[in-house]
Amino acid sequence: MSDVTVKQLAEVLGISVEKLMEQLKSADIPAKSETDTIDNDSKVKLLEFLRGAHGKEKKSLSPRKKVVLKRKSKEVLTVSSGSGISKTKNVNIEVKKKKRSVAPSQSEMAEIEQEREAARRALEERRQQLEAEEKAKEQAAREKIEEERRRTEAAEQAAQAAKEQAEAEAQAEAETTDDETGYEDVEADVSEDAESDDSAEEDTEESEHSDKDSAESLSEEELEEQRREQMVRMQVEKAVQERANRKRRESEKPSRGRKGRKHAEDDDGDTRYGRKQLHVKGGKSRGGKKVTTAASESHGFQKPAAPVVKTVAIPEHITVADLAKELSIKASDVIKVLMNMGMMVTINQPLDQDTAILVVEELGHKAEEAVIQSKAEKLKEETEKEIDSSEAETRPPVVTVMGHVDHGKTSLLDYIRKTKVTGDEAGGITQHIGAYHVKTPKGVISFIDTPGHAAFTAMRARGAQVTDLVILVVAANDSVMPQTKEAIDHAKAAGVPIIVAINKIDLPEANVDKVKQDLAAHEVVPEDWGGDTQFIEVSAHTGQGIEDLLEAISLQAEVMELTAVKNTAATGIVVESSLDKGRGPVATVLVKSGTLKKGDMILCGEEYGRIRSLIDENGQNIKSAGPSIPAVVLGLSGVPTAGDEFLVVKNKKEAREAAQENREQERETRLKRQQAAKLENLMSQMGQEERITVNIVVKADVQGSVEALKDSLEKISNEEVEVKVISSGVGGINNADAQLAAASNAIIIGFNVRADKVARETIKESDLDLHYFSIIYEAIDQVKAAVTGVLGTETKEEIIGIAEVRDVFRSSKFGTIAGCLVSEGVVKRDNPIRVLRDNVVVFEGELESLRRHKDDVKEVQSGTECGIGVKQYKDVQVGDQIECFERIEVQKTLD
Ligand SMILES: Nc1nc2c(ncn2[C@@H]2O[C@H](COP(=O)(O)OP(=O)(O)OP(=O)(O)O)[C@@H](O)[C@H]2O)c(=O)[nH]1
Repeated sequence: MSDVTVKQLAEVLGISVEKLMEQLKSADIPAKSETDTIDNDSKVKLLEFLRGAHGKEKKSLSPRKKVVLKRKSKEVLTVSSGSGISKTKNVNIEVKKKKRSVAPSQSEMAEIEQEREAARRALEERRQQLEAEEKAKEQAAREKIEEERRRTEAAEQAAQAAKEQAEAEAQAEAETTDDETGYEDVEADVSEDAESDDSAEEDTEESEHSDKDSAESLSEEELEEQRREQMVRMQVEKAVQERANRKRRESEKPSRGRKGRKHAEDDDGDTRYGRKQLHVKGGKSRGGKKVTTAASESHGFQKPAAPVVKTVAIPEHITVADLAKELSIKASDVIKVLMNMGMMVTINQPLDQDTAILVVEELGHKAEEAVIQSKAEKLKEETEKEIDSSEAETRPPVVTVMGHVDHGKTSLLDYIRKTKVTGDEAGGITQHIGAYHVKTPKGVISFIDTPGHAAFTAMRARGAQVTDLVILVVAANDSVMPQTKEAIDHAKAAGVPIIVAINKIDLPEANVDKVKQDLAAHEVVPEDWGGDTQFIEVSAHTGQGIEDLLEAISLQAEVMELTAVKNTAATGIVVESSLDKGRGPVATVLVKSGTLKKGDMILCGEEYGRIRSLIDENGQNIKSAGPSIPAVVLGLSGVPTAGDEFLVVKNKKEAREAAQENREQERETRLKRQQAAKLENLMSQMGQEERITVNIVVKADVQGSVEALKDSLEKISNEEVEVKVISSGVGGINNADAQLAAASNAIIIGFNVRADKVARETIKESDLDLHYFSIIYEAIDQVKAAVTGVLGTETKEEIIGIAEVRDVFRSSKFGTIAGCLVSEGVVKRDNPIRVLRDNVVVFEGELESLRRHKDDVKEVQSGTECGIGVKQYKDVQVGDQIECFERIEVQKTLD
């Protein structure tokens, strides 16, 4: 630092020149004017002076900081005053005690720190010492246990050896007269070889002695015998030694192992025979035994290293108890898992396969679906075995016509078949699947007629399964509609190719390009656009393009190379079924392979029977139906279910038994499903009371309608309501149906069927809800309406007006008043309001006042200014919005 003037220094220090001059003077530093220079020494001097003045120097010099604790005590002293009335005077004396606590100096602190460090070290050493002692103790304990184990083992060996030796001796005694000496000699020799302690050596000496004494008296034969025995003993001894070594290696502590073994050998000798190696004699026979013992010992103490994972085969239904048994656990454990999964179950409750599999997996085991082959499956397998695929011939394609309602499916089929079907249909809608085959110039084509309404979704899906290709009918004036999309989905899901028939091209408003565009958007791309789908323009009215369509079908069929074996027992699928008053059960079947003949015995799901009549689609009796040909079958034991597979079987007995088994299985499954459903109901009512279940009993004229209604009705279900078809079937409504409906509070739906007299009485008595329908969608609409009624009402809020806060006034009389302009709707005095700031609700409450000018008003309309006082809210600000709303009760709907 260089010399500075007084003025510069004053500036640096931030004090006045005068003050600095004073300080310089006090510090004895000569400076007369502000231009005088101050050198470095003077600056240091000034600094020291200033420190001294502020007491800093003193503080830093002070060696110790003293903390003084004072305690006062007071005393009264009586003294003589020497004047006045009273000669004595009381004087208060306050005694203050002082306690000094001296903070340690730095050196003391260092000492303390050292002591602490030493103490820490000592503690650490002690801890380590203790640890080492602990370890040593543990080691010793382990060694002791090991020692014990060896000793026991050795004792066992010795005992065993002694036993065998005793037996051998007894035997030997019987055979020879002078054998004992010989044994002792041999043993003594062996002992010499073996590692042993003093006592063993003593034994050896004794043995050697006796050996010498007796050697001369032994004959050569006896000596030979002894040598042989000795050899045997040595071999056995070697085996024992090896075993011990192996054990020692296994125990991973070689030194201790050896020591322990020695000890054990000491004990070995300590038998009632006083011999060291009594086990030698029985060595030969014991070699195997010993190994067995060792093996059993080592296995006896092994714990499973990992949890045992079981693989359980799960049937379609299994009770909680049975599942627990399969898993070898308590039923309560299974119940616990189910509870965690949100299911309350009882021990005897059947679980469906999926649930049971979940439980098994949750418990860490593996589950697989049980494959139990039914009689029907076995029969099918036998039939398939007989089919010689080398005899396969080309078969006609099976075509399903799909499309949106009224796009012209029936008209198209009608045109192709040259018959009129459209006119006979109730409500103009096709209501059940029919199958027909037509002979075209391009060959035979079989058509399955699927209805156009969404209610038939289930049947359509099934149709796509038996079908080889789908004709998607799209009206050129209507283009792609919801059911068109559904049809595309079904065809794609079944992996069936589509041929698009753009229908109604005779209409002036026909727009073929739009249809193509719309379908392309759903990944059905025309060939001329680079896609793989044939698009044929047709008119079911004029017949235009129909030939092209048939050609396209044949072409597609050719590409697909459809074949089947003709000369074999027939198999196929039930397309439709019903109960005919005169003819009994009627089933429309489609032959998949083989030839179905009149007089064949067929098994058809739960039904069976000999074919009494085989009729074609024109009502003509036929003798047989080959692959891809539909036919109506009469003679079955009951009405089969549409979608059931049929197959020709050899005899009635087989068919009856298989059908019976199918029926039992179905009944069992149904019962279990019902039971599960009931319990589910109970649960849903207990847990979530809001969900309402609407039970329905469905009866219809044909199986297809039953399926379609069931499927569509159950689809009405949503989060709040569950529509459950508890029973369904073909035929009139009988008393059993009515009683079931009464017991489960169900609605009865009759589709083209009526209730009989007894059922009507029960329905009347129980005041049941019965509806008759002949058009599917009407049934669905009515159920929807009924369900909506069940739902009840809900409260909804509706904003009726909004007022913008333009100004805020505060008056002592009215409190905070917001000057507003009603910008939307109407603000009503008695309705609830919310205050919004930047579209966020900041307050919800009600109005205290609503005024126009000076008048209280009931409501203020949009575009009008008003003053609003909000009850219990004073923080209203300019720019806020006051939203006025009302709560209204509305009927809940399903959508
Ligand atoms: N102009 C014209 N009308 C047609 C054509 N094809 C069908 N229609 C008419 O369209 C209406 C519906 O025809 P349907 O054959 O019943 O239609 P769908 O698709 O079978 O209908 P659903 O059976 O109700 O599903 C009828 O009035 C037919 O006359 C056509 O090519 N041109």
